[in-house]
Amino acid sequence: MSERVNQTASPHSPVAATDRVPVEVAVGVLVRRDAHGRETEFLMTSRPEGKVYAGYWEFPGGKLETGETVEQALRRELHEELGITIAAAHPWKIELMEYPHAKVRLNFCKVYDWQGEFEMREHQAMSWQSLPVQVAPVLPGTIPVLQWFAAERFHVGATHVV
Ligand SMILES: Nc1nc2c([nH]c(=O)n2[C@H]2C[C@H](O)[C@@H](COP(=O)(O)OP(=O)(O)OP(=O)(O)O)O2)c(=O)[nH]1
Repeated sequence: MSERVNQTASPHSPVAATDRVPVEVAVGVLVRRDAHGRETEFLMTSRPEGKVYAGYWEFPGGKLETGETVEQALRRELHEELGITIAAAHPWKIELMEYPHAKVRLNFCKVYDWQGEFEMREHQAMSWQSLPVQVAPVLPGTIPVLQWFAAERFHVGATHVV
């Protein structure tokens, strides 16, 4: 796995932003596959009202609680937020993001199997997407994911609408 660092541009960024300790976040990239095992669509959800970047589209997940592994946090978050129970979480990529509100380490895992019906328990929206992503705006921290998908699929052109 690789780890990259991104900074969102903001006139309000603290001077010592890069010295902040990152918050660990578990993120689930739920993927549908076709009959040949090719990855087709991925699930995106909108951030609920009351959260920073409300209304922006992202991959579901959330912060690790004390003592949790990424997989445990992901299983808890996806059950809390979407009402589903995931099977294995496959570690995929790690991304460090500097936002004005926080520095986060995003631990992206692909998930292929889950049980249960989707329930938007935080009144968020969900949408199965492929490239180029049609929902907007997307959270800055999700753009690298779309680029990784593009590389995997040899997708040329825009990864999302602006
Ligand atoms: N869930 C998720 N968070 C992301 C993505 N990309 C990205 O930069 N982030 C950032 C946004 C937030 O700063 C942080 C996740 O925090 P959160 O507020 O969603 O976590 P949480 O559900 O545990 O929220 P809370 O309990 O603190 O309200 O990671 C992504 O694709 N999914």
